[in-house]
Amino acid sequence: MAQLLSTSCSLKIPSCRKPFFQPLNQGPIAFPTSFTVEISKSPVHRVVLPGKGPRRSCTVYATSTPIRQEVPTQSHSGLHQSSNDPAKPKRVMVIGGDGYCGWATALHLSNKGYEVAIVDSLIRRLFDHQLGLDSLTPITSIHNRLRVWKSLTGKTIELYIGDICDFEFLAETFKSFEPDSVVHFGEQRSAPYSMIDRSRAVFTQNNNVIGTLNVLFAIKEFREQCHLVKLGTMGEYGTPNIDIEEGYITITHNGRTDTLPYPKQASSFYHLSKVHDSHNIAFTCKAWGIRATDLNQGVVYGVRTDETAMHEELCNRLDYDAVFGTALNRFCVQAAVGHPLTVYGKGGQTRGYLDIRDTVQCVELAIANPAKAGEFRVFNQFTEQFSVNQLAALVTKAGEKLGLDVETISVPNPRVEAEEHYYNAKHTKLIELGLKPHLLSDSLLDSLLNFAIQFKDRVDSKQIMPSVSWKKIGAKPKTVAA
Ligand SMILES: O=c1ccn([C@@H]2O[C@H](COP(=O)(O)OP(=O)(O)O[C@H]3O[C@H](CS(=O)(=O)O)[C@@H](O)[C@H](O)[C@H]3O)[C@@H](O)[C@H]2O)c(=O)[nH]1
Repeated sequence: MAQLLSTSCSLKIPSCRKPFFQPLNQGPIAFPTSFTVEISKSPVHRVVLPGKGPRRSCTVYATSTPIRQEVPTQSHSGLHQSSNDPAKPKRVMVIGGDGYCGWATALHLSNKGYEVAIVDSLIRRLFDHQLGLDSLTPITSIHNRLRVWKSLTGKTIELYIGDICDFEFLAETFKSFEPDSVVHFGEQRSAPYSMIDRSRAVFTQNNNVIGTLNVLFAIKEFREQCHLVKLGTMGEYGTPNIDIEEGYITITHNGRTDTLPYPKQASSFYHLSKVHDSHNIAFTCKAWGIRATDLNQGVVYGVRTDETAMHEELCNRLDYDAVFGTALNRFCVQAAVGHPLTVYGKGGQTRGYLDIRDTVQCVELAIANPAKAGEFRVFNQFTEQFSVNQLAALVTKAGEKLGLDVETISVPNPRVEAEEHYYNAKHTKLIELGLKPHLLSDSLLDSLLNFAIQFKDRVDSKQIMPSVSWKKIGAKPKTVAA
């Protein structure tokens, strides 16, 4: 038991907000709206409840104290809204809000007037340390990022550092923040990472599938009207020889017709983890009435958004290495440092792509137009299709305009995937909701290339060639990179 200091303070909690303390080893206690807390040095504190009678004190454990340490005030609670009061700002929890898409999204939503909390374990930064990788762009700590955001805009983003696979932690964040929407980016998102070795494959599926299951249980237990906006992937569909629909396909078989989930053919343990997530979410929508949107996102490119461009300490990460870097971002960095563009195999691999400015727009549209209770909505989130060869040609042309001599090589494909195939995926639902796409233009390529040139001294060329093989993965722990 922690040693209690003499310090104590009286708290008044607005009646519509529950205190963020959890009684330790005790059953639920109906907390009054004012009580005294004896503060200890550890996260374990003693709460003294007013009045007489049994259980007038209990020990509490502050597992998920928001970074903003002050006690919630009346005005903060005034911003709190229930899902049926559209006039008030909505409360959005961004899980994975320190990552590439999550950081840009958290700032965008905060800028648009949403009350935002970031939940993140910071494990993405640990992967870099473990594999000897680094973002092309220097990024500052999450704490600095949020301080700078507050000083520039006056807006507070709450921060909960922890692992959503730890349900007690996640439960506390839900009880404390009371989200109206949860945007879930908090997954291990690299296909090559999941194919390094057995332990990375197991980690990816455990982290992603259990994390999402916990989010579903947290919504059911604590916030049943909360809308789950889950980042899925276009890679769930694979590359079938027919058009890809948005989530569902109507099939007539032996004279009977039904609309069924579109077949899934993922091609890495990472992409498979998203398939498993989709099944769990679909089931809980049916069984418990959860409202959910699965955003099957394509490959994201770009680095700047309106918000991350506001200050150098808000700068987003940009990965160019063979584990976390995605195709177009990698090609721009390769062109900037004079490395040949690394087309894997024949280069006919075609995928849906989108600008990171459209990622943040799509998430905002999904939140503003929530799924109905019990509905499992699927949106294909990309704006244009390109083959890898087409991307290489575009970067070559844009590089030449900037005086760069850009070469392309065919690298033996480290993945198991079709290198020439049919690809035609629908992506109309987000456009119908109002998405105004930023299509890949010469000016975007120029600015991405210039960005890469600006930071080219930070590039470690040893991280460019792929070193993870889909066929050679084994049980033996492997250290990739230099
Ligand atoms: O240097 C490279 C890098 C990639 N590729 C090829 O480009 C295609 C896309 O690869 P990628 O590394 O850009 O993207 P991927 O591994 O599919 O994963 C990324 O894009 C996915 C969307 S999608 O591809 O499944 O639609 C997201 O889910 C993931 O989180 C994100 O890391 C693949 O055919 C790959 O073989 C190359 O030819 N050369």
